[in-house]
Amino acid sequence: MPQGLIVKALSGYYYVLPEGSKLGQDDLVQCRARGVFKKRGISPLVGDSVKFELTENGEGTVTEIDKRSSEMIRPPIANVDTAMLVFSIVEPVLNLQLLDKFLVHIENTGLEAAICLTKADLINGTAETGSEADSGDDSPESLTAGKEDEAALLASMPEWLQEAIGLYRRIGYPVLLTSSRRAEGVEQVAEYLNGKISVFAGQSGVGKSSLLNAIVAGLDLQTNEISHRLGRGKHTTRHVELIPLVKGGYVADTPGFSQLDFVELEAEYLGSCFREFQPFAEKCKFRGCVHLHEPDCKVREASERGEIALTRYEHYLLFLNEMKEKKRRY
Ligand SMILES: Nc1nc2c(ncn2[C@@H]2O[C@H](COP(=O)(O)OP(=O)(O)OP(=O)(O)O)[C@@H](O)[C@H]2O)c(=O)[nH]1
Ligand SMILES: [Zn+2]
Repeated sequence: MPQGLIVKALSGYYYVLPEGSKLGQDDLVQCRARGVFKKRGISPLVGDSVKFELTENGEGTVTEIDKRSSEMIRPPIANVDTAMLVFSIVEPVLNLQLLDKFLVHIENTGLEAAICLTKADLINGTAETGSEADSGDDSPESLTAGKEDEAALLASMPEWLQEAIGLYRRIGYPVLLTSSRRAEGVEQVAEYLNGKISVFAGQSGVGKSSLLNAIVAGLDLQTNEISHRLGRGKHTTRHVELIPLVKGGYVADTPGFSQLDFVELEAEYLGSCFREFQPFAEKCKFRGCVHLHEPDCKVREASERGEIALTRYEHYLLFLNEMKEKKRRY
């Protein structure tokens, strides 16, 4: 029985890209789900790897859903591997507290996380700060910007930013530096996403749509100027769709988790969402230590020695407090 990937779900139809077939809408098989799924309360999701049967009218029926490695609720996508956290360096300025919050959320869901810092052109002095269109007017040369340029780009960044990048890389998160406007660093993003199913996440206005447009040839997602001019939000009438990337892999065309809170997370697990705390947390005197005022807390001690970055520890305390406040309110 043929195997495929659901790349789009719309009005009760599932659009399956048969295994081994090239991209392109023509190859999609429009399928209904087998009746029995409904009875069992299961519904196929975008991202599902499925078996399907072709029916006489050229359509198909999804007959089996392979075991999922992950399941996201908003947006509803199965088998997401990576969350690409998109943060602009400026406009809006990089917010490390929010970044840490996203990271906690992703660690908690068990996805892989990567950080993409956008709008690099606005910070190293040679930016075109005009408010006109996106990357459209870039010269073709700039599109070939490669790896050597990343070191130069990084060196041109202010110290606080270099420090932040160093911090997250040491913790173990890939950090990619881009300018969609100048088509810099976008190749590396595409390479990183190769072979994965990814979602982009990040605040409004950080440049997610611009970045997607830059890495997907022919894609033309609305970016902010346009949607504002039309006086409506961009994501109002959208369905979820996986966009195939030229180099391989798929990315959801809708942003993931922009609303974050910690309802499902217990305070005592918060620490485990800060990766670099782990080697210290194991040695805390008390089991279930929340690294606050407990005696002999190795995490707190490490932050005092600077082995855990102070910002990370402070954000941890802040989130811990938020969680307690929230609990009190419920
Ligand atoms: N200078 C500069 N501006 C950028 C860059 N990328 C995006 N922008 C601008 O930032 C604004 C927001 O970009 P979008 O791509 O719409 O941001 P978004 O994250 O998709 O926003 P939402 O859809 O609201 O979540 C637009 O005015 C873009 O032109 C960049 O690399 N450099
Ligand atoms: Zn502790």
